[in-house]
Amino acid sequence: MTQGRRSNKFVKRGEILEIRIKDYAFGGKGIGKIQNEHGEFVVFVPNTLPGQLVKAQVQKASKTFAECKLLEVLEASQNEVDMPYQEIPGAPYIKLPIELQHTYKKQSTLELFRRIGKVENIESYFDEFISSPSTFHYRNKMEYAFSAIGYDHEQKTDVDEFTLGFKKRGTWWCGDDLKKDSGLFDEELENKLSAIKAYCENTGLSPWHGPRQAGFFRFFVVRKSFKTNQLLFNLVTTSADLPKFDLKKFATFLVSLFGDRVAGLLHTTNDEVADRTIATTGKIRLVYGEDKIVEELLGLNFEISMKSFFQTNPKSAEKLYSKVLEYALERKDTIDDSIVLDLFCGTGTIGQILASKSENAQIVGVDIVESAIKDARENASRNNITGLKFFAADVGKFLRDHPAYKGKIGTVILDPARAGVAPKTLKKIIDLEAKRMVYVSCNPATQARDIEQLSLAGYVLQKFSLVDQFPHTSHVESVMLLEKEG
Ligand SMILES: C[S@@+](CC[C@H](N)C(=O)[O-])C[C@H]1O[C@@H](n2cnc3c(N)ncnc32)[C@H](O)[C@@H]1O
Repeated sequence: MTQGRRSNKFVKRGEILEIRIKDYAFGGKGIGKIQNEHGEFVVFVPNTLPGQLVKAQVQKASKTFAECKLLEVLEASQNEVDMPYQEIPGAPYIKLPIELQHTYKKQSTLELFRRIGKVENIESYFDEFISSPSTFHYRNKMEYAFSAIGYDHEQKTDVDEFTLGFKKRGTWWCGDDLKKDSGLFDEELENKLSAIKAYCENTGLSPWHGPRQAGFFRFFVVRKSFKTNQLLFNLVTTSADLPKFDLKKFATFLVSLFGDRVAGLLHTTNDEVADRTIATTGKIRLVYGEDKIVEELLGLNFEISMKSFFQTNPKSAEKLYSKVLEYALERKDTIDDSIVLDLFCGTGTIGQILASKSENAQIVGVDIVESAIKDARENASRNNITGLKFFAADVGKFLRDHPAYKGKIGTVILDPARAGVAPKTLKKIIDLEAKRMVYVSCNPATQARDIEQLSLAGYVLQKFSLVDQFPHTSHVESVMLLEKEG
């Protein structure tokens, strides 16, 4: 559609609307409605909730509905309560009581499975909604961005300033200082982030300027271990001014702030334009201490490096994994003395926990990230778990190259990334003819799509649970058990 041209009788692209949110759709999309003499028109505004009056800009408009970007919440919903935390775009629902968040998540996910997954009587398959053990301060990783453009909230305008925190909601170029605890990550770290910003600003070196694609400081990434309470830091900068910045001195400064909580400091060079903390061509090197931290899940120890995927809410991940184990171990005959595939295995957590609870299972883990597979192998040997094999490969290519697994698999565990399983890969997984599948998903929208294909291929949904891994966001994790008919 051409910018500004109307394709309907209600709104046009670029238009700024003030609209009351009436309902909640999957993925945190608030639903507003416009009525005029032509009828009713639906407007979706992400990260909003029923009762709020919001200012939003139309991004896409069709004949029947429009997708908008949230610019500002003008009036809170009557369900919102005050919180002692700094509001950040990453926690749009923090003021909503957690029970109501659960209700919205559950209802919208069930609706999605009904509509996209085409599962009738979806309620009858619902097992349980699992809450996060901690409602606040549950995250074990946070990425803070430096920016040379800030935002004056009173004047409502961009300003030139050194910021360290998160991008302002709805912009990619504007930063907002995190001045205190956001309620999501480590309280001490976030309350001291201003001191870290001041240290960096006092060097006279520049923060990243998005539109100009220039500057020295880019990101400050922190991983936390709940087991040891330690913090692992990664400072991401460009390379040109690096000789002017004393990394060792910065490490000493971090130790002066956090003492023996500091596990280590890494430095990453990223001269690429893309706003990423791990550059494809850049270097990551250890400046101080250790380059990994250890986390414990269900009694096993996992060493995690900066690059590897690791569940962001480890206490809730224990609950998620327990549910995976419960579903998988219900039919021990498809686990013990059998081959179990742990596809998209990351650092091999699920496979290792399953191996520790089964007899003689041969567990094969596959993940595309080599460093995750390296961590998986090291973790298995540290935990003295045998009978596991790990492969660094694309799942689709791995199954193509290992046709011998066909017809020999008792259970497949699937835990793909947000994009879900690629259609060709899903076909190869179906061709394995496994008796059972435990499908974990951090994006029920793609899982719903895959469920339709799996059910056409004879996999029948037995039950599913939802896990609130990310309180105060629209995200929800789902665990499904499917069994092959016949
Ligand atoms: C949600 S994580 C699952 C991690 C793991 N099950 C856990 O609980 O720690 C998804 C994983 O899929 C991997 N991945 C993404 N695309 C892939 C592909 N095409 N083939 C293999 N692994 C892939 C990612 O590297 C990531 O580790």
